Amino acid sequence: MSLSVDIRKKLADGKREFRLDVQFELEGNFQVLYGPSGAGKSLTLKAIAGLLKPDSGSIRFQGKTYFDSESDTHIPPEKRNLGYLSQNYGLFPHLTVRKNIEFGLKGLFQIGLGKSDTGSVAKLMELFEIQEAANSYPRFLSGGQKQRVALARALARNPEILLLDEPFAALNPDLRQKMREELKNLRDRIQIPILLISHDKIDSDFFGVSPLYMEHGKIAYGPVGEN
Ligand SMILES: Nc1ncnc2c1ncn2[C@@H]1O[C@H](COP(=O)(O)OP(=O)(O)OP(=O)(O)O)[C@@H](O)[C@H]1O
Repeated sequence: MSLSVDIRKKLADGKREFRLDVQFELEGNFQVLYGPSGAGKSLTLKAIAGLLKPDSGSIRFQGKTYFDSESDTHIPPEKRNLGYLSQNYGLFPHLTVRKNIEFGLKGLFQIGLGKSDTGSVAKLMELFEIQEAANSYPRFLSGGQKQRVALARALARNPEILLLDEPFAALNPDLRQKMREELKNLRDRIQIPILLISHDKIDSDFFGVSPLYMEHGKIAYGPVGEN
């Protein structure tokens, strides 16, 4: 991936103020953004996804400008062609597993799926081994199954990058390790760049990358040899 982030954002909710001031450039297909709770990791990911508009700066991905305050460019999230997984997975409780994934494919305004669409939904359910839960609602799924559905939904649109916000945080320790292994396998199979947020150093160690470390709204250090 070639991702360049250089953004500033001031957030205030009355009593508290938080300043995000983030600069980094990423090459390679997998990176972990790591740091303590409240460091500004989720805000950074949201800005890349287009869900948070920075006050100033720029965000560029694979040569495309997603955000640039100088030229007043702010591409909306649905036009950024990325898969974004929030901390709670964001599944729609009133939609079955199949419908949740179809939503990923077609968005809110679908008017029926074509044959190739139903084929890709079936393939995704197979890839994540959730075919048996196709007609179940999210509340009947385990944490690991929910995460697989969310990943399948994020991949349905054939994104150019996957942004994962603490994908293991909601899982119990056993499942967490299993899902780490699953994600590692997925990474090796799908060849889509992944940027993963974690407050646990284990994640960057597990995936064999030197992380970008963030605290107090800033990148404190980057992969060895960069900054
Ligand atoms: N709208 C807002 N107004 C003021 N402060 C905010 C707002 N949104 C987030 N913050 C603050 O910004 C800081 C960074 O939040 P963020 O969610 O990015 O942290 P994080 O590094 O992802 O932490 P965690 O690992 O706990 O999710 C936090 O202190 C949070 O309280």
